[in-house]
Amino acid sequence: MSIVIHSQITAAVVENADAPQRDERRKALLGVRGLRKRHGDRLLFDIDVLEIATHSAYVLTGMNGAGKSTLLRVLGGLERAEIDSLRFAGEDVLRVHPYPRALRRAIVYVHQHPILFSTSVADNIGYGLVVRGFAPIAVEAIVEEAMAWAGVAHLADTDPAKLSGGEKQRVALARARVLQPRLLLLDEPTANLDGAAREQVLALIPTMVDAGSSVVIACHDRDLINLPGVQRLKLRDGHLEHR
Ligand SMILES: Nc1ncnc2c1ncn2[C@@H]1O[C@H](COP(=O)(O)OP(=O)(O)OP(=O)(O)O)[C@@H](O)[C@H]1O
Repeated sequence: MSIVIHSQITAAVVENADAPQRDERRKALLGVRGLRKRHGDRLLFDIDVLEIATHSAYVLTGMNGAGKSTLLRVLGGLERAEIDSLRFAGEDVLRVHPYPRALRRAIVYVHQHPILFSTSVADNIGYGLVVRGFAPIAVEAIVEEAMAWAGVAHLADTDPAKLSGGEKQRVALARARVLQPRLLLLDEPTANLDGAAREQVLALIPTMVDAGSSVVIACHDRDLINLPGVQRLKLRDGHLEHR
């Protein structure tokens, strides 16, 4: 009995001892205030506050046309918007246009229909590392690990044009992962996938958070929305609800 009590106390102490570390890990990563996107006269959304914590996963839901993809593309620097203030990793990012280099390195957007170069799977995954000046031997090792992670090692030399939709999505995730993004923006990663292909993509997403990224996933997929530990954001009538 005393052993049980002792182990319970120990467990509680261990948990408390871990608490500051956990809090430390969940610091604010991205904080945006006053984010407005217009298409001509149409105000697509007007977001007061968007906050993303480190090492956290979010789903972004909303009706078709609510602006989910647009919001991810704005955060990824692929579209312009009006932004009153933006903090990233504790720093004020004053000049959002042009999109700051630090954000470009730290935030990676993965398109619903990834565009892959007509080279090989391995070259596609390593491309960003080559651009960032990694030595070929390092690129090879990182790409090999990423292909194993994504379950595409057997496709290393394949022309991406010959891949299925699920394989393409996994290659795109591996290509993003090797860049070790602080924030990963996934646009409907499981749309148009079913069966094993969908399950394989679903299984990769939590491991990206484990590896240190925060992830925001625009989706309608119930299984993604219900993944344990995932926080919910919803675009509704041009406003963002944190749920
Ligand atoms: N360049 C543009 N000019 C005008 N309107 C645009 C432009 N790009 C997107 N839109 C409109 O903005 C709205 C939001 O589009 P977006 O793709 O962000 O929505 P979504 O929530 O991702 O939708 P879905 O769930 O269908 O993918 C849509 O009504 C779309 O037609």
